[in-house]
Amino acid sequence: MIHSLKVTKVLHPVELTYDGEGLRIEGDFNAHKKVKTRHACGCFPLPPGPQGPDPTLLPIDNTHLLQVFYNGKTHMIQIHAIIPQHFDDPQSPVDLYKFMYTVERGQEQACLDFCTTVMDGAYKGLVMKKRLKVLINPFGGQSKAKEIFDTQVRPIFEAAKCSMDVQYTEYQGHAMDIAKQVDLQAYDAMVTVSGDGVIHEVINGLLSRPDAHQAIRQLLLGVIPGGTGNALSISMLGERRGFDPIYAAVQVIKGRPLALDICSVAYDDHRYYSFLSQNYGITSYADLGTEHLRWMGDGRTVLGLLKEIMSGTTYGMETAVDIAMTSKETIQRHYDTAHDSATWVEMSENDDAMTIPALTDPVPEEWTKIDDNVSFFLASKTPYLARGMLSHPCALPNDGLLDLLLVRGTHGFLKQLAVFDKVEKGAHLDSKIVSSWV
Ligand SMILES: Nc1ncnc2c1ncn2[C@@H]1O[C@H](COP(=O)(O)OP(=O)(O)OP(=O)(O)O)[C@@H](O)[C@H]1O
Repeated sequence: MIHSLKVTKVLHPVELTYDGEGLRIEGDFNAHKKVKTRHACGCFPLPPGPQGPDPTLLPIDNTHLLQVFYNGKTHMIQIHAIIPQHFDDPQSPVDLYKFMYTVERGQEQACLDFCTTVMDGAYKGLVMKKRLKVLINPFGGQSKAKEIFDTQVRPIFEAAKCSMDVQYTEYQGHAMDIAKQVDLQAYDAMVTVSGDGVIHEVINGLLSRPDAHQAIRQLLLGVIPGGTGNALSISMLGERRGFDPIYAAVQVIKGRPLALDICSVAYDDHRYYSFLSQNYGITSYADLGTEHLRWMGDGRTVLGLLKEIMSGTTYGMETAVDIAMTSKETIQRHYDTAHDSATWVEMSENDDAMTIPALTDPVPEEWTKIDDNVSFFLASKTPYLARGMLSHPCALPNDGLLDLLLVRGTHGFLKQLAVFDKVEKGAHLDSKIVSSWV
C-alpha cells in the first residue's frame, strides 16, 4: 500500500510517498545539500547547484531512514537519512541528510500517522532510539577515535535520536572494568570507538561478571573502527566499509544482531576469551615486533610479516587438535551452504559451550598431534586478519568451529612470501605448503 503526504518547502509543493520499502521525495528543489555539521540541515531555498547529485531521485530505502518525525513547534516534518554518494555502487560511501518540510494546518494528524507508518517500516524488528554506552579509546590506532566519533559518528546517532552515555578509556584495562560493572538494564548496546583491543576487554569484562551469560547475550556490541587493524569491523562489513565510521554507525542503528562464537583460552592460571584469532609463530611475532609502529596504521602488519619471513625463523610447538574437516572442498561446501542459506542465527538459549579436556588430561585418541617446528599456526573465528589479508576465507561466525592455517617448517623466503602474496584474495589456501583445517 502506498502512503502519501503533501507538504511544502518555501511555498513549493513537495510530495512524500512511502511504499513499505522506501520513502520517495518529489519536488524538493535543493535536496542535494547534505549535512556538513551536526546542526546544519538542507532547507535553505537555494537553486540546485553543482554540489552533488539529487538524493531524492531514488526512494530512500528502509535501511537508510534514521528518523521521520513531526515537530509540533515548527509545524514541520523532519526526515533524517543517509544517502549513498553513488547510487549505482553498492559499496558507495554514504552522507547524512536532513530534510524539513512544512505541514499545512489541519494536516498534523495525517502527518503523525505518516511518520508512524514510515518509522514502523524503517525499524521493523529493530529497537528505535537505542540507548548507547559509548567507549572511546583516545589512543587507539592513530589516536583519531575521538575525532572520528565527534565528526562522523555522533551526528548519525543524534539523527537517529539515540541516547548516548560517552566515556573515554583512561588506562589499559579500563574498558574491562567498565564492562564488569555496566548496568545491563540501562543500555541496549555498548559501542566501542577503538580497535580490537578494547573490544577484547569489553568481552572479557562481560564474561567475568557473575551474570556473564546474561550480560554477553543482553548487551549488544557495536563496533566503530578507531584502531589500527579493525579486524572485527572488516570481517563484518568488508574491507572498505569496515574502515568507514559512518557506515559502521548506521550498522549500530539498523544492523541486525549477529551471534559470534567466543573461544576460551587458558594460559598459566588465567582464562581469557578470544573472539578473533589465536596466533603462534611468525604472524604473532610480526604483530608483537611492530607494537612501536602503530603510527603506521595497518601497514605495520605487512612490514612485520616481511621482517619475520626474511628471518626464516621457525617456532617449536606441541599441539593436539580435534579436526572436524580436512578437505578443502568440504570446508568450502560447509561455508557455501551456510552463506547461501543466510539465516540469522539467534543466540541459543543452550549455554553448553563445547568443552575440551583439561591440559592435564590425556589427549583423546582421535585427535591429531603436531609436534614440530612451524612457521605459523593461525586459528581464527573471523575471515580477515587485517585489511588485505583474507586469511580464513571460509570462517563462519557461529558454527562452533575454528578455522586453522598451518605451515610446518620453513620453505625459504620466496615460497613463504608467495603465500602472503596470495592471502589478499584468500588464494593462499591452494599453496602446497599450507594446511587448512576446520
Ligand atoms: N587511555 C589509555 N591509555 C593507554 N592505553 C589505553 C587507554 N585506553 C585504552 N588503552 C589500551 O589501548 C590498547 C589498544 O587499543 P585499541 O584496541 O583501541 O587500538 P589498536 O590496538 O590500535 O587497534 P587494533 O586492535 O585494531 O589494531 C588496548 O589494549 C587498551 O587497553
